[in-house]
Amino acid sequence: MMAAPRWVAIDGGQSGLRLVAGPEPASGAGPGFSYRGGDPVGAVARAVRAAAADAGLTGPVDVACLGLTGNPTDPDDSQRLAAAVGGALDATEVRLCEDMVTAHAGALPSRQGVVVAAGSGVVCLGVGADAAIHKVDGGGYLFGDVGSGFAIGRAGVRAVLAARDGRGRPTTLTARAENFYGGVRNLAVRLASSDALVAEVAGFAIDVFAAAAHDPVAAAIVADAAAGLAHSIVVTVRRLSRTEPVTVAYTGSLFQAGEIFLGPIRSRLAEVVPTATFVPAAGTPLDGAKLLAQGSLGPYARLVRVYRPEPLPIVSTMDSLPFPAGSLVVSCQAWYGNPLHGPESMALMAAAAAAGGALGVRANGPSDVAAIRSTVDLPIIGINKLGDPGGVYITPTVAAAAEVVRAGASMVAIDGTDRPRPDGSTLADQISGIHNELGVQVMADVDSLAAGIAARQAGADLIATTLSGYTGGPVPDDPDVELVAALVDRLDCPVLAEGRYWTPDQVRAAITAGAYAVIVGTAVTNPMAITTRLLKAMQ
Ligand SMILES: CC(=O)N[C@H](C=O)[C@@H](O)[C@H](O)[C@H](O)COP(=O)(O)O
Repeated sequence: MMAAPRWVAIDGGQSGLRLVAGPEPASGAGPGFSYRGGDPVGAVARAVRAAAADAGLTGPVDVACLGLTGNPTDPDDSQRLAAAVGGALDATEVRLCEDMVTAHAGALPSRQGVVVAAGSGVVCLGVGADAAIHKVDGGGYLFGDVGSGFAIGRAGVRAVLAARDGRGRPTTLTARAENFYGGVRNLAVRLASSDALVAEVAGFAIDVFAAAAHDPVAAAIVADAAAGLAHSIVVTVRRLSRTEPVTVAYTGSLFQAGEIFLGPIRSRLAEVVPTATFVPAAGTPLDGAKLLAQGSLGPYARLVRVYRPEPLPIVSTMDSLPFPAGSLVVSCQAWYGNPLHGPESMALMAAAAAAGGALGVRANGPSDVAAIRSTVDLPIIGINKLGDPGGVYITPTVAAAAEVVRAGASMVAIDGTDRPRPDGSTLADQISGIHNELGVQVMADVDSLAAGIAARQAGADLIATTLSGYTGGPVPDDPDVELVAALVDRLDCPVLAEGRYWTPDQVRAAITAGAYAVIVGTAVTNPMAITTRLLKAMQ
């Protein structure tokens, strides 16, 4: 008998991510994520990994279905997300959709009708018998989400501000806002500049509902929101059918307010679209993701992106490196203050190095990497120097690595020392993040034998001596060839010699010590430093 397919269902958004799996039941939770700035794909992948670990999930999965708030619309991001999730769960097939789709599938077992999902935002999704899809609102807190928790909270705050400066009637919401926000002085400015604006405003909706039973200002706000949301539902129902019966299922935290909110919506629907029945959702968005992971997509096919990500090959053998053993790799970097700083000059430097016989380039930052990528046909070791040069600043995060990989780097080099990392992650986390999310090899720049061994144990594919002499004490004049020899002696992966190589004798010594390749920067690509060095010798 064939084993039942293994599936994973995920519901995720800003406040958290939940995972269930089967047929052997397992469940876990991960942190929330946001699509603002940073590396949202990485954030989702990390949350999925955390939830999978929490659920004790190991081994391959046949289908994973994810319903996400703000699922990426850009096809490249979506594909990257599918690859990252596929890698994190060892999944053969990844199904990605907005959580309104999983909400619909969970709420209406018949897969037909309207689902209104209301929390801090609002969306109505109608699915017809002919699989026609109608989405109404879901326009976000700035331009849409009529009748949402955010809209109710914002109306409450507005009423408080109006009462305060005499434009509006006194309201008990003022005392509630004092309590909820810890004072109302400068409240508008404080909220407008908050990173958690939506959650902080929507949170006040609970007070507005609580006050509505006896406060006419709050009651008017709730009535207005119910009318606005009822209108969106009416529009969705009418788009499905003006004559046939339509089931409208409601789901989401806003409906926990109960009859004070449900009552006026129900009455309005009975009046305007008597063919509609208004019922609580049969199940949650996570239940919907479960159904879509286990069964066919049916009417949701157009709303779900299905990927079968290729497994990302990560191998650490000599053969798999993009440049051969014995290569000279030239580091083309010019820091601020160097007249050659900038992508155009770095691309010319790379072209000159290529013409001279270099078989690889090391470059810093997405602009330089992109310019070099479009100029020479050599593998690029990408780095992304960010933050404090006194600490971990060579490609300090997965997001920093993602920028240079997207710009065309063939692999990335990162700080491989045991110093604290700016985002609190471990070296092993960062390396596995880069492997799983970006699918490229990782070179760890280390400062000692111990760091080299630890970095290899943490999953680095190559080790380089780049940071020897730069993590404390005076910087020596000569390269650390002894470290190359010691690393070669102890490691089962390629070791690269880098840092302060200036002469033919020195690069030969590194190769003799067993270096797979030598990376030279300043001595080739920094005429400013070369001039100063020669001048110093003349004095
Ligand atoms: C310590 C540090 O930040 N090293 C940097 C790493 O990318 C670069 O500044 C170096 O130029 C590069 O390692 C090549 O070394 P050298 O320029 O000495 O040949």
